[in-house]
Amino acid sequence: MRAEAIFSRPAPSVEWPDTRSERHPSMAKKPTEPRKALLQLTGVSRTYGERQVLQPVTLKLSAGECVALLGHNGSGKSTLLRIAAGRELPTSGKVTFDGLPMDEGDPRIRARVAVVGDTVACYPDLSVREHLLLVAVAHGVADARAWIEHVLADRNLADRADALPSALSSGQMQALLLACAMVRPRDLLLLDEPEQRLDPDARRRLAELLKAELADGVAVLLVTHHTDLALEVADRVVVLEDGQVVAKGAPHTVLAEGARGGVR
Ligand SMILES: Nc1ncnc2c1ncn2[C@@H]1O[C@H](COP(=O)(O)OP(=O)(O)OP(=O)(O)O)[C@@H](O)[C@H]1O
Repeated sequence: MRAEAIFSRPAPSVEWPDTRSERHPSMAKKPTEPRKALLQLTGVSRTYGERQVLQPVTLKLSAGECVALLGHNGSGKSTLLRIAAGRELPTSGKVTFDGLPMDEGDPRIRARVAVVGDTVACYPDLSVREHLLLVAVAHGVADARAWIEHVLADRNLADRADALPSALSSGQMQALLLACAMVRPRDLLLLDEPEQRLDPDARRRLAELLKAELADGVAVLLVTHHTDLALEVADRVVVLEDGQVVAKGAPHTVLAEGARGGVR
């Protein structure tokens, strides 16, 4: 189907909220069973060639819960996130989303899982607004154009809406990737260092966004180097070192132990 045909597809009219970091009415979460496990990783490991970069990890993430993955460069965080997203197969173990085998190609999963990964993929000839329109329309979002204006304002991108990716600053590009995740329905958000390249104000708004997501029942798996962000939004942290979980638990407890020299 041609892009113009997609963009001109009629959508039913809905009212959207005026306030920032609100969700589109059609994405408002129905009451979910509290603590229902959405994402389940069981004994997941990864080996590249001879090198085991991830020792078996077991992790459960429920609706409305945030787990932050922390650890040094090369400790295996992004590998674990890609496996959790179904973008990469584990060497051993399994991943399920709401009871389904995790597979990025499964439309039932794609409709409910938003990923901001560690690679930037965008169309050089589509503007910021057109990227958001593409995502929103592909996910059947009603009143997509109006909703996009709201998201553009929320991510501080309104004055760059007509810019091409090549004309964005690195922080604006990161804001676009986040906006692409916000503009569509989601029950699970998988984020790889979303704070990267954001200025302090944008980072504060990211924390507010994540808290709003959690309050709305979205499950969030967050790879971050920013311990303040983990302390602010995460219910639990998991610390990796050389592919192995070396600490996990409540953020304040784990990070206080880290500060005493156990886990950095
Ligand atoms: N496709 C690949 N082939 C071979 N080795 C890989 C591949 N992808 C990652 N690795 C290695 O796996 C290890 C874990 O990488 P990963 O990107 O998961 O770390 P990370 O904790 O996310 O690091 P960072 O904080 O720097 O983003 C690293 O030693 C990396 O070099």
